[in-house]
Amino acid sequence: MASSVRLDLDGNPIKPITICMIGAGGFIGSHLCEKIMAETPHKVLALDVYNDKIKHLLEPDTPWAARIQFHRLNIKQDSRLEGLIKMADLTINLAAICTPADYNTRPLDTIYSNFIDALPVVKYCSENQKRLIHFSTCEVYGKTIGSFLPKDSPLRQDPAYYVLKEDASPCIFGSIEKQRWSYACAKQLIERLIYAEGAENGLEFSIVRPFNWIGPRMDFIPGIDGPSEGVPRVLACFSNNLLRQEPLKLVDGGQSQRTFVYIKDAIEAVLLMIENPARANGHIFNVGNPNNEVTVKQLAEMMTQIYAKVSGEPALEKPTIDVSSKEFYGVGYDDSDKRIPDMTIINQQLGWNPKTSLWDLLESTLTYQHRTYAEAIKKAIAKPVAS
Ligand SMILES: NC(=O)c1ccc[n+]([C@@H]2O[C@H](COP(=O)([O-])OP(=O)(O)OC[C@H]3O[C@@H](n4cnc5c(N)ncnc54)[C@H](O)[C@@H]3O)[C@@H](O)[C@H]2O)c1
Ligand SMILES: O=C(O)[C@H]1O[C@H](OP(=O)(O)OP(=O)(O)OC[C@H]2O[C@@H](n3ccc(=O)[nH]c3=O)[C@H](O)[C@@H]2O)[C@H](O)[C@@H](O)[C@@H]1O
Repeated sequence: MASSVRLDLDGNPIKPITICMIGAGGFIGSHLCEKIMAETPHKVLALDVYNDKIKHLLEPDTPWAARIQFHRLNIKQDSRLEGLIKMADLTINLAAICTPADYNTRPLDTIYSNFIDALPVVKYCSENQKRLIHFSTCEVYGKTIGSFLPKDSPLRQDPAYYVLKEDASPCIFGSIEKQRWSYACAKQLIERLIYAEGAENGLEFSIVRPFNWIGPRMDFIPGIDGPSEGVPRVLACFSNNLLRQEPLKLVDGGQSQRTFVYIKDAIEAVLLMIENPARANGHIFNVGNPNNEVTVKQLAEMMTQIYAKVSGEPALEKPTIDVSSKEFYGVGYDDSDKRIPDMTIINQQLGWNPKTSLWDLLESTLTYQHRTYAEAIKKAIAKPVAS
């Protein structure tokens, strides 16, 4: 009979722990809660303002009902926060404003959310000697060194000028008027604070830098489960266009490059961090898929092709249109040119590698989008506009 004892990477039995997960109701939180409930004995205190994305995990008749508790609270102002952190062995902080459309239009909310609101979480973990896994972002790298070279410089092809390394690459942001960088800058400062708490006060921490994790339940579809005028991240923007049979909008021609990783691969890396503290503590981890690089234009073309396949609806004759970033995001927008994660540290410490190709992850995600939203979109389009 197979043993039910789960072992860590060093062959030691994993003890069940209690996790205080802040922002558990979001995209990443919902997948992490799902994984922890289905595959581990750990308990989760799930904190968020919303719980729509984890409702299915909170039903009273599930096998894990005794292991998950939802606490509806806003960490900006709730005296229960310290008590919940104290009740847990580990805190995972996911709470943030993290959609680029907000960085230049709501810079104050962005800075407060990503820096000021995270301060008490770090403080309570440090004072109570609790372990912290904090979610930062690949945006802390900003632009690549290579982006400042002349367009025709052969050095642009040299990985030394674009691969992003946790312990070596600089953080390169635009000027202060480019408010796009308010998010990255706030995340950078909270990383530095956590690092300093580790160095001066012994805080046990890991910092995660996600590189464009995508999959089901990411953000919202405008006018269906989010505001009509809202601008989510690119996966949801393009899904919305495909569902409505509108051309996909390419910001400044869609020349920026991204590497996309499937949420289900990425969550495995987080579980390894949770269950291997001795290997994860004190480290900053890039979590991404360097093999899944495309320009945004290529992403749009691929999503168009895959959506036609999974929906059975033919693609538009002209599937994309160019828009300026000023028109799409407003003044103060700027962009990361290229994001390739170096994988040395996560490989060495946790032996993790992503598995899913971009084609496969888009196929499963767009199948989900079609199944979840196509009917609702048809109804919304058919509804006569109130006069
Ligand atoms: N998805 C990605 O690829 C990605 C990439 C880089 C960084 N990140 C970081 O990972 C974290 C989670 O991202 P996500 O994609 O799941 O975003 P998300 O917006 O889906 O989830 C964030 C959750 O935090 C909650 N929240 C925000 N402020 C709160 C507050 N004051 N009190 C209580 N709850 C609050 C929100 O309601 C939301 O459910 C964020 O810190 C983000 O910056 C994500
Ligand atoms: O996911 C990440 O790793 C990080 O990057 C994202 O930033 P970004 O990749 O710029 O955000 P997206 O909205 O996913 O946009 C990707 C690219 O597509 C472009 N885009 C977006 C939407 C659209 O309709 N059309 C379009 O061309 C954007 O201009 C950008 O170049 C967000 O800042 C965070 O969620 C996160 O920290």
